[in-house]
Amino acid sequence: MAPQSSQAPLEFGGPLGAAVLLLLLPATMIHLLLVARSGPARLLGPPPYLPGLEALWSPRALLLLLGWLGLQAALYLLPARQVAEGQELKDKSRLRYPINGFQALVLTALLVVLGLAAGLPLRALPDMLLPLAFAATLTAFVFSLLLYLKAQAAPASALAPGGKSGNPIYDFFLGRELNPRIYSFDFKYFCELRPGLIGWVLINLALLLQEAELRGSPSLAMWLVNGFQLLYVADALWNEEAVLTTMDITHDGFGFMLAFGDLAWVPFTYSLQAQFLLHHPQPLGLPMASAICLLNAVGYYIFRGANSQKNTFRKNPSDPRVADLETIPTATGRRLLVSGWWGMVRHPNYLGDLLMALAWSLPCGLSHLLPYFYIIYFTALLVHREARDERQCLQKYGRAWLEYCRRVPHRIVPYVY
Ligand SMILES: NC(=O)C1=CN([C@@H]2O[C@H](COP(=O)(O)OP(=O)(O)OC[C@H]3O[C@@H](n4cnc5c(N)ncnc54)[C@H](OP(=O)(O)O)[C@@H]3O)[C@@H](O)[C@H]2O)C=CC1
Ligand SMILES: CC(C)CCC[C@@H](C)[C@H]1CC=C2C3=C(CC[C@@]21C)[C@@]1(C)CC[C@H](O)C[C@@H]1CC3
Repeated sequence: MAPQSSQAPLEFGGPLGAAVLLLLLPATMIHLLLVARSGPARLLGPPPYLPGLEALWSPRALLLLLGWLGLQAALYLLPARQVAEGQELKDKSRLRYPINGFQALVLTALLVVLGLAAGLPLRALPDMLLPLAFAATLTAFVFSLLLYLKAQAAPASALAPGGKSGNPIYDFFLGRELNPRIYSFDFKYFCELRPGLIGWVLINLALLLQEAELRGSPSLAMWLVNGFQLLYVADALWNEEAVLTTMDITHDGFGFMLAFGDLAWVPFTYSLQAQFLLHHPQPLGLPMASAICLLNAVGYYIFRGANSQKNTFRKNPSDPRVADLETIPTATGRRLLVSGWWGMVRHPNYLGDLLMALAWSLPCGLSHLLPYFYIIYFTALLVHREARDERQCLQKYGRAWLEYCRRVPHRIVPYVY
């Protein structure tokens, strides 16, 4: 099929980049899982061994994973406290989304507590991470293939701007359809927040329980990592509506990148610090722990402050909390904040997120690079994401965006970048 003229510029290095990422991302995840439990725990060295199929493939792990997805899907379908409308689509319609992610987190926590009381062997989970991650990768591949085939029957207006290049590998990777749904069940919205994020805190908890069994009690470092990451996940689910304005929901199709990212990458690589701590206990004194808590609190304050300020402003610019902020008008009728958090740098929320990422790694000490993988990957992801967002904003707002860039010259770190 010839490329269509309305095609957006190719991203991620085009079809070749997409093909490389299709293999590289799962390989990196498996590498991290193997290295985290190995003695030397070298991020850049070879893995301790190459796992055979018998170490990766387990029907029990696949069943567990499918059961987990089924449970989260059932919780998604429960009555919601609120139903939110998404951004306007090309055909001027708006989709509706249930806001019950936090409820799903609380109900999952209740089920876990009941399960633990009934003898659920949650501390056995860390020993199954490898086959579970493999099962999640296979599921993401099959799921993305089904989504790709489903998109063949979708009208052109339902396709994502970047997912109709005509190259099957590129479109499979980026995702063709913007909002694939069966009736009101929205696959992308469901996957973005629930199974992966809640799965991440569950894996962290299982690692904490196993550490308690191994060493008598969880270490202070393990408590901090669990606490910080639980706060991050609970915050995302509490503010679930905010995800409706992210580029993942409004711009990107649902393909392998997000399916794998949501179902496999987030739970199995974002829990890397807790995995590392289980196998490499780190001493952490109270003064250092307090300094790390302060860093996480500052990061969270900036992250939440910036995200809430923008969300409040986008919902209702006359809200008294934002009405006094200075703005730039744009030809679309929307305005851009140019004071408050958004007058400090053009992505203050990324700055807060990066400070928190650092606070999640510091409890793991300075002896290994491995627990710093998250902040290295995350810096690359946010720098790339920021560049994609700038391109989209320049297209949307034209000269007003250039004026914003002139008045707020730094992107993420004041006076540095
Ligand atoms: N942990 C993880 O793996 C990840 C976390 N994140 C986090 O998720 C959150 C959402 O991030 P993301 O979706 O990338 O982007 P943002 O929340 O930063 O949203 C960018 C959008 O905000 C609007 N905007 C930009 N500047 C202004 C301004 N001055 N005034 C008003 N509106 C403005 C524009 O959209 P419009 O004008 O159309 O409203 C722009 O497209 C962030 O906190 C990020 O750190 C993101 C990715 C991965
Ligand atoms: C596999 C690739 C390397 C890329 C995968 C990217 C995804 C893991 C991320 C893309 C955007 C995300 C967002 C979040 C989690 C990670 C993914 C899915 C949040 C839900 C994290 C919590 C925040 O409060 C909101 C974020 C929105 C974007």
